[in-house]
Amino acid sequence: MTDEQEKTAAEPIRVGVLGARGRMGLEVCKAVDAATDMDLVAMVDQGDWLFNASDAGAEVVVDFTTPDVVMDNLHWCIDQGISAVVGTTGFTEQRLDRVRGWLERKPGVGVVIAPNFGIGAVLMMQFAARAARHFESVEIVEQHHPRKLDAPSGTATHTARLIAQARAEAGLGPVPDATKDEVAGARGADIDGVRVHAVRATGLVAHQEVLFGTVGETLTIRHDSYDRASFMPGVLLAVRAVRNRPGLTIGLDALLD
Ligand SMILES: NC(=O)C1=CN([C@@H]2O[C@H](COP(=O)(O)OP(=O)(O)OC[C@H]3O[C@@H](n4cnc5c(N)ncnc54)[C@H](O)[C@@H]3O)[C@@H](O)[C@H]2O)C=CC1
Ligand SMILES: O=C(O)C1=N[C@H](C(=O)O)C[C@H](O)C1
Repeated sequence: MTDEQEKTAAEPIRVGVLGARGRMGLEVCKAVDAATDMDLVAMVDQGDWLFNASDAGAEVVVDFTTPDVVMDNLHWCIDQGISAVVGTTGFTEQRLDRVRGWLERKPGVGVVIAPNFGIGAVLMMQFAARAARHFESVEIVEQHHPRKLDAPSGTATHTARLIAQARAEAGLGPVPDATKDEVAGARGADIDGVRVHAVRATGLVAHQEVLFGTVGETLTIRHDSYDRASFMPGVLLAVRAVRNRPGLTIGLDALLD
């Protein structure tokens, strides 16, 4: 066992939470606090000083903030040599490339960015990617609480990209659709050729259906998060893994294998 491995085995991981007063942040603070192998050393929200996290000796920062601040937070963490677990949405390919660039200059730092930390949601995306090449039609319906700031969800966008990639690899053409949009938006957003519909309603938390169709049959793959506690096993898994995964990891898939 190396010195670093011994340290990892013996000492609790010092964790800071950004967005600590938000819906997810509060849940993460609770989960980290309850984990015997972690110490919650900093809770940072809007208006607080990011240096609270480094001053407190955070080794891993968990970010559940907003798409407009997450890049600055992440750049700061990487500069400070702090590994990060990020659930905040809004990561385009361009943003991911910028993160890779920052990480090149800090080779020891790990970052895990996951569009969804729910284990069931990760499996739903994997099943959807697997089914994609067998069906000529596919649409995604995501459903969330009405205080969600972005649409479509990060999960739906990621799922659409996975499906589009699987369809391209299988040589499938465009999804058949003769409909002319009489009202803008009636057919949802188009993400890499996959239609995505976003529903917002009080009472919902986070839900997604992927509907596949081919001649004579349909297949619906559905996932429901009824409580934000559903994301915590995935968040804690990433916190435990991130320091041993230098560079950028996207999604939880590699951590679950
Ligand atoms: N990957 C996943 O599994 C999940 C991702 N999310 C995503 O996480 C993000 C947060 O979601 P919620 O907790 O529902 O939102 P929220 O609005 O309840 O929480 C965001 C928090 O970030 C704080 N904040 C804003 N700017 C900040 C800054 N510069 N530094 C520190 N804190 C700052 C806000 O004051 C607020 O307390 C969203 O992008 C959402 O889509 C949400 C659930 C699961
Ligand atoms: O804002 C949310 O609530 C959620 N955001 C993530 C997303 O946009 O996919 C994950 C989950 O759907 C909950």
